[in-house]
Amino acid sequence: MLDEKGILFVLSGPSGVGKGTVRKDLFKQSNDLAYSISMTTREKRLGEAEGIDYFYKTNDEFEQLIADGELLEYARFVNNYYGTPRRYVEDTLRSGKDVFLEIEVQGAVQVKENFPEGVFIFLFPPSLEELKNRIVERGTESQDAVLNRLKEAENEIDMMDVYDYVVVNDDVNTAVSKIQSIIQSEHCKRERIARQYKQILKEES
Ligand SMILES: Nc1ncnc2c1ncn2[C@@H]1O[C@H](COP(=O)(O)OP(=O)(O)OP(=O)(O)O)[C@@H](O)[C@H]1O
Ligand SMILES: Nc1nc2c(ncn2[C@@H]2O[C@H](COP(=O)(O)O)[C@@H](O)[C@H]2O)c(=O)[nH]1
Repeated sequence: MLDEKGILFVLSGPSGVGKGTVRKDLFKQSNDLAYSISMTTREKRLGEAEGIDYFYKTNDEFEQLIADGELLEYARFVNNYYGTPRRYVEDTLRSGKDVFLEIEVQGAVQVKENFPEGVFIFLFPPSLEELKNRIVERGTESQDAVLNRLKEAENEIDMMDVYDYVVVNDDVNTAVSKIQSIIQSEHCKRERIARQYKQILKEES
């Protein structure tokens, strides 16, 4: 039980901090992680694709998923729903593979309630000014949406204490390599605990 399931890693942080950028680079270098593609009611951005960036749903479809218990967590973030498919995460973890979620803070808090053994990583901006520059320069949001996302950012940063690790995304490569170290060290930690657990069972039998 202790050593056979995959580990659930959760990456959060304010909008525009670079979660998607860091996650994509991390996945270029690792085949050992499964990315859980989220459901959302937000409009598809230019260059995004169904089943790659998100599963795009209508409001009614999303609310049906909630009613059917199909979501591990969900949140309303700046006027849209976002949620994690329960079955994919549970089946993948059960198969022994690690799962990586990239979600906002309200969702991460829900996941922590169900998976306290998960590993929660908060990606932190070098400064609030740089955070604003990144969202603005990405060019995907209206002026209003940028302001709403920045307002949310302050609440999200206030929740940083809930996380196990904080990684500053000053430089993408450095942030990726810090997350790789976290993943490696969590595996070592769990293998050590599993060995000790087996040893105790052996001694008791
Ligand atoms: N370390 C970095 N230095 C400079 N620019 C960065 C860095 N990391 C990401 N960016 C840029 O910041 C912008 C926002 O990044 P990204 O879309 O990955 O953020 P996000 O946290 O996933 O945002 P959201 O939560 O809104 O989806 C992008 O234009 C990206 O290229
Ligand atoms: N609670 C959840 N949050 C999610 C999920 N998938 C993505 N997100 C987060 O939403 C915001 C906005 O995303 P954007 O693509 O519109 O910029 C961002 O913080 C994402 O990480 C999810 O399944 N659940």
